[in-house]
This record gives sequence, structure tokens and C-alpha cells, in this order.
Amino acid sequence: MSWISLTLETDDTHAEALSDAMLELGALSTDIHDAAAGTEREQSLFDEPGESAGEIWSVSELTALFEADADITSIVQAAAQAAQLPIPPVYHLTHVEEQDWVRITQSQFDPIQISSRLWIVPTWHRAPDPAAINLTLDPGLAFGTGSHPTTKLCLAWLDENLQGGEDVLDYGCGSGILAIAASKLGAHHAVGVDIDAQAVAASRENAMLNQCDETEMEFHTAHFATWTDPAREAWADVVVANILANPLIMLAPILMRATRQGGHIVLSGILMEQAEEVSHVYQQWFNMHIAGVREGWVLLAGTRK
Ligand SMILES: C[S@@+](CC[C@H](N)C(=O)[O-])C[C@H]1O[C@@H](n2cnc3c(N)ncnc32)[C@H](O)[C@@H]1O
Repeated sequence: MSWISLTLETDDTHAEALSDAMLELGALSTDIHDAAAGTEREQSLFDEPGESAGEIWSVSELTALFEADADITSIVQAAAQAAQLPIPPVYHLTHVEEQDWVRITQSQFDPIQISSRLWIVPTWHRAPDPAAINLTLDPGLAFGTGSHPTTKLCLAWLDENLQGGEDVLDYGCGSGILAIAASKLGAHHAVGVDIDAQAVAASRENAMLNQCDETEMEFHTAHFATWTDPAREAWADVVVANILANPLIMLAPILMRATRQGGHIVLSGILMEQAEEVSHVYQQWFNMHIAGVREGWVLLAGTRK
């Protein structure tokens, strides 16, 4: 089975009416996104006859999901009529193949601002601030849209602490979001590792989407043998791992061996009540501290002794 995703731009007053009409006409879901946040334009093609030329309005992007055999032309015409638009709006269509409803629910996620210079922008949105560092992301079936508090904590740490030129290991890379962010923030080389082959594939695709240099980035399915190879020891300036408390405890010797002396370990996926236990394990090799807390999740960071 497959679906069609319809996207159109309209003014904010008509967006709700179009959305309601499309749901009545068979849309499986709709999403209204403020396409011109913070900006306003004067007058539009959609102005009702007699509306004053100077009226202020803002642009909304409406996305609606339909079954593949839906008669989109008729639906758009009927919805425009119901919303009292003088002419049907221009729209574009994307085919959504059967992959997983995860992707469809993920399509509800909007651009996320991590800092004044760093944004995570899903592939189906325009970058709200084109001058910023925009990480374009399609998480597919992998974890890591940037919306989870633990991912935000790790991204904020990278944003605040990377100086440029570091070698970075992202252990449990999911969508590749942290490795790619590190690269965009100036890391010399980023290595992403995940136990899940689908996550590694998503990471590689996201690296390509972000035009990351192949020589500066690599992704691997986790094999313990690779990471106990002495040639790979003590090479990373930063090791970031957003997994969960128990795997982090289990992986501690591997993550420790990868970190060079004076390098940083950055751990999340840890609940407040688990922080002490995880910290205690890593404390034998690192000077650990709590570097951030968000919605009950903790970011632990440390410097290799
Ligand atoms: C919570 S997600 C984090 C994804 C991404 N780094 C982020 O911050 O949003 C954890 C990831 O770790 C992976 N993972 C879990 N246990 C692992 C292990 N023992 N070795 C490597 N990866 C693991 C999972 O497959 C998943 O993709």
C-alpha cells in the first residue's frame, strides 16, 4: 500500500478551513505549519475581492495525506470551494511508499531550533533560517529526529563545546543526527556506529543529504571486534553515546578505549535516578559531571583522565 502527500501554501485564515475540508473529503491526516514564521506579507493572490490591499497576513503550509487512489484534483477543488477560496490553490504531491507508519507520524515534526546557529530541518520543510547551520534530516525508521530531550541535550553539548577539528565517535547513531551535526559544527572526522543496520543505512543517506564529505564521515554496524582493535584505541576527541543506562554501563570499556587522554565522553538516555550509577562506572576513567537535564533526562559529560 502507498499514500500521496499533498502540500500547498495558503494564508493562515484559509489553512484551517482547507484542512477541515480535506479531512471531510478523506484525508488520513493533515498538518498546518507556519511557513513564514516571524514574517508577514501584504496582500496575496488569495485575497477576497474587496479586501484592503494593505491587510497583513502570514503564510501557512498545509500537508495532507491521502490514500494513493484518491482523486486529488477533485478534492482540491471541493476543499477550495468549502474554504471560500476564489481559485483552487497550487499544490504539489509526493508519493509515500509503504515503509512504516513511523515515517508518516514523523512527517508531523517541524524544524527544531537547537541554538541561535543550529537547526534540525526535516526534508519536507524549508529551513526557517537559511543563514543558520541547517541539518537536513529524514530519520526514516531510525531514532533521532532531534525532538527527543536526550538528542537535544547531546546536540546542545556539541554546539557549545566543539571547537573544530575534532575526531568524534557517535555510538548508537540512529539517524546519524549527532555525527552529522558534529561534522557541520566543524569536526574533522565523525564515525557513527549502531547495532541496527537500518539505522546505519539511514545515517548514510542523511550524510549524503547534508553533502557531508565521504572522507570526513563513516558509519558502521556495531561489531565489538572493530572497537577492540588496538589501532582504533584512544583516537576520539569526543565520544557521544545517547543509548540507555544499561547498555551505556555495558559499553563503558569500549567507549573508554576509544577516547584519547583529555578527550570528552558525553552520555545521554539516562534518567535522573540512573545518573549516579552510570557516572560511578565511568568515573574510574573520566572526571564525570552532570552537564544538562531536560524533562527528567540527564546528560553526563566527562574528561578522560
Ligand atoms: C536513543 S537512540 C539515539 C539515536 C541518536 N544518536 C540520537 O541521539 O537521537 C539509540 C540508538 O542506539 C542504538 N543502540 C542500542 N544499543 C546499542 C549497542 N549496544 N551498540 C550500538 N548501538 C546501539 C539503537 O539501535 C539506536 O539507534
